[in-house]
Amino acid sequence: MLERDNVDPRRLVVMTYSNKAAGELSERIAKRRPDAAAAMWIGTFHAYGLNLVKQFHQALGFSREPRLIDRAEAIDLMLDRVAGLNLTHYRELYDPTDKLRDFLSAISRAQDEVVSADRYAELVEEMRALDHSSETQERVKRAREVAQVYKSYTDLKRALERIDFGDLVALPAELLTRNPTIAAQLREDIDHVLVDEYQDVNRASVQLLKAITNQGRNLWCVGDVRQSIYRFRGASSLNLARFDHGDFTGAMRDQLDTNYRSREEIVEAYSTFADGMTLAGATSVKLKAHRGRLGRPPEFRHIDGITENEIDGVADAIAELRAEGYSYRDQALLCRGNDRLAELGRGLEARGIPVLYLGSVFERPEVKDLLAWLSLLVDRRAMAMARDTGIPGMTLSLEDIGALSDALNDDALPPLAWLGSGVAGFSSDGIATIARYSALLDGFDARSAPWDVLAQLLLDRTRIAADICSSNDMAARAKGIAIWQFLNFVRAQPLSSGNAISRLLERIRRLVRLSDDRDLRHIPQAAQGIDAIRLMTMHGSKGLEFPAVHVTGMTKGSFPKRNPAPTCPPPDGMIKDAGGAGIDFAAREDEDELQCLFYVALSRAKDRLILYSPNKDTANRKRNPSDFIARMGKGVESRIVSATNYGIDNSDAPVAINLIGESTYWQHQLSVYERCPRRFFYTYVLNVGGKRVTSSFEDMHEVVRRVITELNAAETAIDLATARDVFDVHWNSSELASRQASTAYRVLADELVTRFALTRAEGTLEPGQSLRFKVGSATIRVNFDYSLVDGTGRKTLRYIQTGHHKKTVLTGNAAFAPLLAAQHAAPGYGAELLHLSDGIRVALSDHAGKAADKRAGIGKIVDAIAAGQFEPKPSNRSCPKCPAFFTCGTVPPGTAQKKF
Ligand SMILES: Nc1ncnc2c1ncn2[C@@H]1O[C@H](COP(=O)(O)OP(=O)(O)OP(=O)(O)O)[C@@H](O)[C@H]1O
Repeated sequence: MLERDNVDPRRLVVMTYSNKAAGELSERIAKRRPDAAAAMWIGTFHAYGLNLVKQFHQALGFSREPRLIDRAEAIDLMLDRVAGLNLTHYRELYDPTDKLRDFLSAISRAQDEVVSADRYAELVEEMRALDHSSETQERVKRAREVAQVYKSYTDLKRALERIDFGDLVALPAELLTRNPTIAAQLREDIDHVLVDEYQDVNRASVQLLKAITNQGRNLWCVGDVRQSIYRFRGASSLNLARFDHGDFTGAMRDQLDTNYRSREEIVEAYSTFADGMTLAGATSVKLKAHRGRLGRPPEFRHIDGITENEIDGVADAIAELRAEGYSYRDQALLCRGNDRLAELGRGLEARGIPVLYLGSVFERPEVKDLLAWLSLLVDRRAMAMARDTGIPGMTLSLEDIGALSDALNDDALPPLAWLGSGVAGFSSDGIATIARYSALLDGFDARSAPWDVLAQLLLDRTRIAADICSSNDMAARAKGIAIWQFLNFVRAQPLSSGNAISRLLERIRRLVRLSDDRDLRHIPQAAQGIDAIRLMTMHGSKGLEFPAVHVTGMTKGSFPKRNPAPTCPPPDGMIKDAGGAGIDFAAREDEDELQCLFYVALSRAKDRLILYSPNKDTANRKRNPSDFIARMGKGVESRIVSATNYGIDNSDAPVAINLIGESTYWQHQLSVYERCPRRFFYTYVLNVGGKRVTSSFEDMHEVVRRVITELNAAETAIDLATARDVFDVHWNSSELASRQASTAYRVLADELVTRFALTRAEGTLEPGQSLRFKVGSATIRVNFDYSLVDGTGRKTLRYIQTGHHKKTVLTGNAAFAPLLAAQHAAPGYGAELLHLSDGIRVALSDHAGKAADKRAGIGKIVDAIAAGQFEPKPSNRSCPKCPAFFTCGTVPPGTAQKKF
């Protein structure tokens, strides 16, 4: 257009969906025509929308430019709101963050489909009227609650003049459709609109395009339906199918027939796979490979061994390719998920192969060290001192950490108080270390600005930055990149009141929990030249190309592996043209997306393509290759390969521990061990409490727990009125009483206390009992809240949990401790778990047949504690909620002493 038709670049709008694709477009245009690239508008749909929102904020009904919020902020906004909505299905009472995330995803999908809160509610009612099956009615009840939250969220955003990501396209699309004058005014400045990656568009973007192009005049789009991998963001291959059948009447469609990237062997393999894809709008792929044949087929290496050996196999192949002339930077390793990618990255590094991979910035040890130090300024228990940063002279021994934790048990001490006063029982090394921390943190406190603290720690008060800059080592450079990304993140924090360090730490927890830290994983342009293997997810590889591509994890059952069904599926009829039930559509989309992901991965390779899968699982059972391998056709060379044994041992070394005397454990301690042995270590062995901001929901449960404790301690039976009086006293003295939305929480708490009081009146009440039983030389204790004798004389010990019932409650061993305790110390009594939030009871006595196994399981936990086995069990959902989130890492040297 620029060269042949001499189009004025200022009158061109070039749009795409992701930042990465926009960056790529702008770079490529700039290479050929820097002047034109600077003059035309190139960016994402969202960036274009943001400009429109700013320009037309008054027409959109805002008094000023609205502020853009991300998901973490949206959840903050909504937390108190949901307490006041009378939700039953989606009310995850203990902590609703995860549920809110699902709600917001469902709402964002509705926005992408240009379905308003009111329309959403209508669709739900239509669904109710049309299908009376119990399954649909169940979905209706849930979807109604989403509709309720959608409405409340929309109103709140309006009232506060905030917009979210989905609004960026949806609001302008709606405005331009409603107000043709504004649309015409915009069109005066535009001659052509070009869209790349059209398969990623959603309904809102189509509506926007229609308005700014006058129903498609001078609109040019490029897309590949097989690369539609943003379905979770509302992209749908249906939009591409509808391009010339419904959306833009009279549009012309052409098909590319030459592939300039890949060798013929590779084009053949992915074209064969593509022919088997079941996608709306997909036509057969007949691509001519411009670069011809290489004489080397794509390979599938079925590695003889387990997952760890798969990394050995990849390491071998990387070395082979290097010997053939492919540098590290020519090679990319792709896999499905970020967790596996992190393992592969560590695994390759351990085998001496440089990798360019950041992973989650907040999980990088060098960033965690900084966060740990920052947390010392706000955490009076100084939990982060239990982290070994590996920086000489900055690590306390386990013995000194024990002494510090004893000294800090006093809640009244402010943060950093331990730096000034001497700590009793410290070693001379410990005293010297504390003196270094005094110098390190001198002049900072809880009110300091995080960026100032970090900049000084890195540049002035340690040699961290200097050492990174003077090193050529790949690992040091990766550290430098991670710290750079982190500092940029710290600089750009949303404004709000309160202490900035605590806010930053809390925000990081939330971002990780929501997996919204993805943007921080991109490697900056300046680092792209480094000679190291590129590691990325299949998603992240979109739009890129490499001479050699390795794809791991091609095992049946792991890839393709269906994602769990969405908790809030779209109501039937919400997705235009989808047909059938929304929930079935969601399942079909998921299946399509996995095929697309694989197609994207394969089509990144220019010359060499090698896929891998181990042939055994850890229990030595046979594992078959993914069905996708056969679907690539006969051109793929498939064989079993024995990989080099690099002798990498990943097991965590045990911690030296000295348990004093015979041990007694509480049941909840064993539960913590089962969920994460490392968390048990920090919490109960080292006793480092650590500060964590709790949600109002959690605080509400805490108040209820206090009421229950007081009622349990009473000698006599307590009637409902008295229980409520006790509740009043606790509520009024709690901090929650003075918070916003306190009434809503009070109503919830009152329900729980009432339920508790009523269940106590179901028979003749006996006081609670603290029972114990022995496993080997250890004693296990269980505190029952109360026991009851019913009309038939049956006696039941009750164990109360204030949260609601989860299906997983009976997995593991510790959950059966009440049963074992009752069997041993209170024969004749049954044991029952009672969940106050939903009133669900679980009769543990019904599971008496499992008692012997569970007892043996508890025995193993007790032995593992004595043997110092405290390996972490990382998880994106639970780690950010753990007090030790910023501490967890290498355990300091020394021996931990503990009397349980
Ligand atoms: N006409 C051409 N002649 C020679 N090489 C070309 C030509 N067009 C594209 N290429 C090269 O082919 C490769 C793929 O092109 P490009 O990245 O534009 O593809 P694409 O359609 O965006 O692919 P995908 O969407 O799969 O990432 C690039 O290396 C590019 O330089």
